[in-house]
Amino acid sequence: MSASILTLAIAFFWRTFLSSFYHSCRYLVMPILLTAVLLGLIEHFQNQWLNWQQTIEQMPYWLLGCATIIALQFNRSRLSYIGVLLLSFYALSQNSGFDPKENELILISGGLIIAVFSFIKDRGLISVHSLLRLGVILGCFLTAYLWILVLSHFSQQMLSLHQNYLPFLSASHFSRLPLYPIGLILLIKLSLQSSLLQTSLGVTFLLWVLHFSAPNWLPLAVQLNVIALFFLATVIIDSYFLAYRDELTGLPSRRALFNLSLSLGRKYSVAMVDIDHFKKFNDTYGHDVGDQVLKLVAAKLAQVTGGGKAFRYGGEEFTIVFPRKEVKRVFPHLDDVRESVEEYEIVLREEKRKGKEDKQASKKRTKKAPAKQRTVSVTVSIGCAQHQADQSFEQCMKEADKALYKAKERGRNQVCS
Ligand SMILES: Nc1nc2c(ncn2[C@@H]2O[C@H](COP(=O)(O)OP(=O)(O)OP(=O)(O)O)[C@@H](O)[C@H]2O)c(=O)[nH]1
Repeated sequence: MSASILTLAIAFFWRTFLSSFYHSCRYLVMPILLTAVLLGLIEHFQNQWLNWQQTIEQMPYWLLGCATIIALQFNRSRLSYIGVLLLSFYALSQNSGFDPKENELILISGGLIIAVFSFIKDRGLISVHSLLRLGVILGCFLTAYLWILVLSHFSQQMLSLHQNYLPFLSASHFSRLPLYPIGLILLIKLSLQSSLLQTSLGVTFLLWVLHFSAPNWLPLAVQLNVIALFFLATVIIDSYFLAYRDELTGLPSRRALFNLSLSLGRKYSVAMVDIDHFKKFNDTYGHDVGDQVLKLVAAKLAQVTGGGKAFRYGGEEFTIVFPRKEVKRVFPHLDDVRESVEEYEIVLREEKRKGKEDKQASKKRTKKAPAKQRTVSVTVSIGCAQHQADQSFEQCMKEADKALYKAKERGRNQVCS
C-alpha cells in the first residue's frame, strides 16, 4: 500500500515538476546559459577580436539582415519586426549619437515593444495584422514618451517618491522604473511558456537593457551579432522540429523515421504499436480525450528501454526501432512498455462525453472514480520483426505490421513477432 502511494507520488512529481523542469531547461535555461557563455568568451578574448573591429561593426547589417529575412520566410514575423527595429537603431547610433533624454525614450519604448511582442502571435507581414503591429510599435513609443513627459512635469513629486520608496535607483535612472515590472512579467511568461522564440525575445530584452545600463561592457555591434545568431538558431531549430516532430505527441514523426532508416545497418528490429479499440475510445470519450490519450501513450512509448526509439507513424499507430538488436532481445523491452501502458491509469481532465458506445462497454473501460476525476486505461498491441538480408526498411515494417495483426487476432494487448 505504502509502496504504491510512494510510486504514485514519484510519478506525480515526475510528471508535473520534472517534465516541466526538463522542458524549461531545454528551451529556457540552456539557451540562456549558452548565450551567457558565448558573451563571456567574447569578453574574455576581447584583445584578440579587437583587431577585427571594423569587420565586427559591419556584421550586424549582414547577420541581423539575414536573420530578419529568414525569420520572415519561416513566419516568425515578430523576430523580423524586432530585427528591423534593431537595425534601424544601430544605423542611427552609428551615424549620429543620441542625447541622454532620447536614450531613455528609446530604451523604454524598445523594452516595451519586446515585452508586448512576446504576448502577440506571429502573422504574415503582408496582412491586416501588420497595421496592428505597427500600431503596437507606435503605441509603445507614445507610452514611453508620455512617461518621460509625466516625469519631467511632476519632477518634484517623483523626486520625493524616489527618495522615500526607491532609494536603490540612481536619480538619473529613475525613468527606467517601468523596465522592472516589464522584465518581471517577461520572466514569468518565459518560465510558464518556454519556447525558443520566447527565450530569444527575453535575451533581446536583457541585452537591450544591458546596452543602456552598462554601455562600456561590450560594443553594441557584438551584442547585436549575438542577438542575430540567437534569432537564426531559433528559426532553424524551430523549423527542424516542425519538420521532424509530431505536433500532438512531441515524438519524432514519420519523416524522421524514414530519415533514421537510411542510417540503420543490416541488423535492427522494428516494432509497430497500435492502440486497441481506439475508434471506440474516441466515440465514447470524444476526440479531445482521444488526443490526450495519444499523448500519454506516446510518453510511455518514448520511455522504452533497450535502445529503442519511438516515432509516431500516423493516427494511433507508432513505430519503435531498435538499432543493432535481434527480435528476441527486444521482446522483453516491448512487453515492458506494453505493460506500462496497460497499468497506466489516465486521469481524464474533462467530463466524460456520452457517445455511441453502450453503457456496458463504457463501464468496462472506466474504473471506479469520483465523477469529476474519472480514470481510464488503454492497451496496445505490438508486432515486431527483425530485418533480414536483402530486405528494405519498408519490407521489414510490413513484416512487423503482419505481426501486429497477429497480435490483434489473438485478442490484443500482447506482443507478437
Ligand atoms: N483523437 C484522435 N484520434 C485519432 C487520431 N488519428 C487517428 N485517430 C482515430 O483512431 C481510430 C483508428 O481506428 P481503427 O483503425 O478503426 O482501429 P481501432 O478502433 O483502434 O481498432 P483496432 O486497431 O482493431 O484495435 C479512428 O477512429 C481515428 O479517427 C488523432 O490524432 N487523434
